[in-house]
Amino acid sequence: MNEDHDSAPIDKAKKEGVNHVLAIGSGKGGVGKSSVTALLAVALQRQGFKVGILDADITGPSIPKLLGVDGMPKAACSRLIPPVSPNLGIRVMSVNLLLDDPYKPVIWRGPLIANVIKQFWEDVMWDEINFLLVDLPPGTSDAPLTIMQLLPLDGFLAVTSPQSLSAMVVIKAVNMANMLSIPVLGAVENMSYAICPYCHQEWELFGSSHSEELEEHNIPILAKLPIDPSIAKLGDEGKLEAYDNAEVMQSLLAIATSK
Ligand SMILES: Nc1ncnc2c1ncn2[C@@H]1O[C@H](COP(=O)(O)OP(=O)(O)OP(=O)(O)O)[C@@H](O)[C@H]1O
Repeated sequence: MNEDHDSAPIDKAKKEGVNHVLAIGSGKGGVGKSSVTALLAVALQRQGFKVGILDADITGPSIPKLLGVDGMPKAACSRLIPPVSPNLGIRVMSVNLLLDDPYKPVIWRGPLIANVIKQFWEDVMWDEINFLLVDLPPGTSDAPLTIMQLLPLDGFLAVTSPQSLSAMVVIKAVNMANMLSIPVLGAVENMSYAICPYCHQEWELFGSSHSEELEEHNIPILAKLPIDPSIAKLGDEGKLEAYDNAEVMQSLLAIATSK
């Protein structure tokens, strides 16, 4: 990527071919933000929408791995054609697709990360996309703040887990979105419960939901996803496109399409 890309603000009206730009963020790391982003993309693309994922988690990029996307983006007319997922054709742009070694750490400071995000937005062919999902880095530090300021986001979806610590940090992330006048859709509570394989009862492994705490801050819980070993397994195998829990997929689809 071009490290000298200028740092002028993005022309927010530029992407006429992109209908909705949704950011998926969490306060706390590891709550399943990238998995939820990938599953949301799968749910939408299966429904016939054209979906792209801009992996803005530059130092911890996991979207290509989860969806089995590899190969360098191809250049055409000084723009980049994003590689697509093997079965559904979800377009993905991620820093990991540009590295010759996916295990190489990205040790960049804020301004360089901001420029890369800007290039991912401006220089990648996102033409004719119904939904562009932006997988944000966790937290409320410089990187997510810059991305929220740079990109013309139509909505912010928070991902949390049923732990008070996660709720507290996700409230901070939502407050940041509010301060930047980004419409907050609500939250997905991931890893809400597990289903016992023997008695098929729901089991709240992390304790009960913190939906009340979130709702006190005007953050509705829009979906509760189970801890499902097949999400972890398919993600590890790069086959999250094959996830087939209809209830989960329907609940995610409803979030993006009910606006
Ligand atoms: N509902 C779930 N059931 C089972 N495993 C899950 C679920 N959600 C996520 N995981 C697993 O938890 C791990 C972390 O998920 P993921 O990478 O999506 O989190 P993240 O919040 O994006 O992390 P980071 O903070 O590093 O960006 C992965 O191994 C993923 O497969």
